[in-house]
Amino acid sequence: MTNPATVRPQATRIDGKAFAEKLRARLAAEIATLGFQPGLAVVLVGEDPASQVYVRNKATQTVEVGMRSFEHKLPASVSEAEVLALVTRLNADPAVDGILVQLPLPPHIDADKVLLTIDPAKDVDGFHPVNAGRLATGAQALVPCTPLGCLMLLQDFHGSLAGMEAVIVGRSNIVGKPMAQLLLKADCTVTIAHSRSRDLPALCRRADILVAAVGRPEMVRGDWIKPGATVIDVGINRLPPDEHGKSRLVGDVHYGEAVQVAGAITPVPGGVGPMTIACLLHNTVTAAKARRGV
Ligand SMILES: NC(=O)C1=CN([C@@H]2O[C@H](COP(=O)(O)OP(=O)(O)OC[C@H]3O[C@@H](n4cnc5c(N)ncnc54)[C@H](OP(=O)(O)O)[C@@H]3O)[C@@H](O)[C@H]2O)C=CC1
Ligand SMILES: Nc1nc(=O)c2c([nH]1)NC[C@@H]1CN(c3ccc(C(=O)N[C@@H](CCC(=O)O)C(=O)O)cc3)C=[N+]21
Ligand SMILES: [Mg+2]
Repeated sequence: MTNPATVRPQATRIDGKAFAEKLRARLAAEIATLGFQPGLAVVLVGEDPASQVYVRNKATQTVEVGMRSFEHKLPASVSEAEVLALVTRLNADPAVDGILVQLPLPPHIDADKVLLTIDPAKDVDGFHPVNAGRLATGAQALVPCTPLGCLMLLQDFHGSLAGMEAVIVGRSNIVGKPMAQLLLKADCTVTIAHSRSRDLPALCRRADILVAAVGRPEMVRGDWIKPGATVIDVGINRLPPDEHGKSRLVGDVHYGEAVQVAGAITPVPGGVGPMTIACLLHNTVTAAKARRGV
């Protein structure tokens, strides 16, 4: 017989897809009152199928909220100088309020050099060192979309995050580090773990808020999670096709185990991914208003 004391209700599923739809509806209503159309330029180098899907989704949703979308698709063989020249043109184009250069770039192109060329005022990814520095020092900044989306979900679910123990697994410049800055600003006690961390399961078990941004399918297991904790799964991993030829999308968290232990959890798909795109549109509106003095 099951001991009733050990039976926990399943975690609340945090619906990022639904939240993102509401955010896009709010943006559409705001854009309709602006009197101008914000413009987002997306640069895609090469033919990576996953990147093509994301870029298409971004363009569709950009137009749906009433903004202009400028897509620039370049062959993988394009030179670094040509990419830099395109970014320089977009910087000078008054119809362009936001510039996103899809990562990763082919190895012969220095991604840091490209990001440094983007006008920080149009850097809607928040990847330029000027925006990273502003975020770290508490100034007004364009904030990376994925961590911003995670923060919105957390604040919607919890209200204040003050005093909570947050553990982030992953220290990339695009997810882990800016996530840490945002949670610190929200008054969490923040730990960043990475591939050299000792006893990752024990570190994770301290977390009231656990953010997994590792890129390893289902790495975070149920017994790494403090009962009742909130789990944000940033990972997007496409598994190779199974015997039926179906390829499954999974996060960095073992959802089936985690949902038995956590208090709340974001699913993959339908969690953080849709929030990333909605926050990109949000940042484009923010950049447009700032540039145009609204
Ligand atoms: N939902 C969304 O919108 C987005 C999802 N993603 C997804 O999020 C995940 C992370 O992306 P990103 O930050 O760009 O990835 P990176 O590969 O840049 O960084 C991964 C981080 O995880 C750490 N790591 C790797 N292996 C381990 C391990 N075994 N134990 C502990 N830490 C480990 C690395 O440590 P170290 O620094 O020591 O190497 C690194 O800090 C990916 O699945 C990606 O697809 C990314 C962007 C947007
Ligand atoms: N300059 C740049 N900025 C980025 O923000 C950026 C990037 N490069 N390179 C790639 C990563 C990845 N990324 C995702 C965006 C949306 C989903 C998304 O919408 N996911 C859906 C569905 C995904 C699917 O079905 O394939 C979901 O999780 O529900 C996922 C991943 C942005 N990235
Ligand atoms: Mg992003």
